[in-house]
Amino acid sequence: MSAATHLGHRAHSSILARGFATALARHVSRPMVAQSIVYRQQQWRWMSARPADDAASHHQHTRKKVTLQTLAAMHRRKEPITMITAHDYPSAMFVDRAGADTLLVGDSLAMVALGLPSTVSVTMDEMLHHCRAVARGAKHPFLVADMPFGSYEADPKLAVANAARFIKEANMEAVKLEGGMDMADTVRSIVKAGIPVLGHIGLTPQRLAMLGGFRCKASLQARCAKLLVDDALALQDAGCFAVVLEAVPAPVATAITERLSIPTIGIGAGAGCSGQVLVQQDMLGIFDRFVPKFCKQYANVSQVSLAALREYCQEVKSGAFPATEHTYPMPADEEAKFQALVSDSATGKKDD
Ligand SMILES: Nc1nc(=O)c2c([nH]1)NC[C@@H]1CN(c3ccc(C(=O)N[C@@H](CCC(=O)O)C(=O)O)cc3)CN21
Ligand SMILES: CC(C)C(=O)C(=O)O
Repeated sequence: MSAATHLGHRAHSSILARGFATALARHVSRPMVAQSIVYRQQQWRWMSARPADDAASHHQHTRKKVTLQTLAAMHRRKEPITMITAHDYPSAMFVDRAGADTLLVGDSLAMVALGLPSTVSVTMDEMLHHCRAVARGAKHPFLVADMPFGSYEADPKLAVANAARFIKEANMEAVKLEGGMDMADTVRSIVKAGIPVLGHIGLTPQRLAMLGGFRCKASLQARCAKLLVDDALALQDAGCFAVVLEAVPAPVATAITERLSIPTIGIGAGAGCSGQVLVQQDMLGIFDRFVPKFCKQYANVSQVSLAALREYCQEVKSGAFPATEHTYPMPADEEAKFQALVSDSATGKKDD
């Protein structure tokens, strides 16, 4: 724990004196490492913000931005590529600080962040809104945005226009879209426009109505599995920089990975892929509607959040919160003057 953490609440009055706006401006413009030094020297802290732990912030400061070239190099070295989803500023910050190579603003946000029954109804504008927040929170991972259902299928021109919006309006670096051979021409057009594309085959949740459930047909029939190999090759040929394989049997995913010169990113596709992706709310135990078979829960954040929120409610009811340290002190003489002022003009109450 750093020295600044111990300063606690004594610092409140100086924070007020220095001004909220100044503190905030410094907070956003200074690198994390420099901030910790400032905290130590001046022995105060801004609001309730605590400095990030020094080792982690130093790593963040020296870490290089991940690019397409970085990913290609990792693939050549056979270093597994990590991808985690995020949909807002804090979840993006976590992905960045965890050191993930790539970040996906998946349309699964329709379900995990918006409470919709599936991914099909999320719109371009909603995706852009989330992407903008994510881009503010993640500076190092390579940023990929999911093209929502209906934003790219009708024709390649529409697809290019919508893909460009993610780059121009939301600071994303690449787009993902669902489909194989059927989408190859569309992929080609987007790549030709200078926008990297991540393919997505296997379980394609946007086609829920056709699939009749969250299930990949390749897991049931050899013929469907063979078609996936052709899809992956078509996507590679069209210029995808990588392909997501979702809910694909491991031997099929391995066979695809071996045949491609671009990386495969698996989700429920086994250890034979070049990288892995999971939905953050699933792995943290935040999403409560279902846990996909392929998801490993690395934490139970729901439990921690719920316990804290319940404790707060109990403490407000009991009067334990807020305590003196959560209030703003006033100089004693000013408070006395204030009391005199309000008692002089104590005519506010009406006589009924
Ligand atoms: N929270 C969340 N996580 C995801 O991984 C995710 C989404 N949402 N939304 C979009 C798609 C849908 N996904 C899903 C959803 C459910 C299963 C699942 O539980 N499948 C069952 C079989 C279901 C069936 O037979 O109909 C399984 O056992 O794998 C898998 C992937 C993956 N994506
Ligand atoms: C599950 C991943 C690959 C995804 O497409 C999403 O998060 O929407």
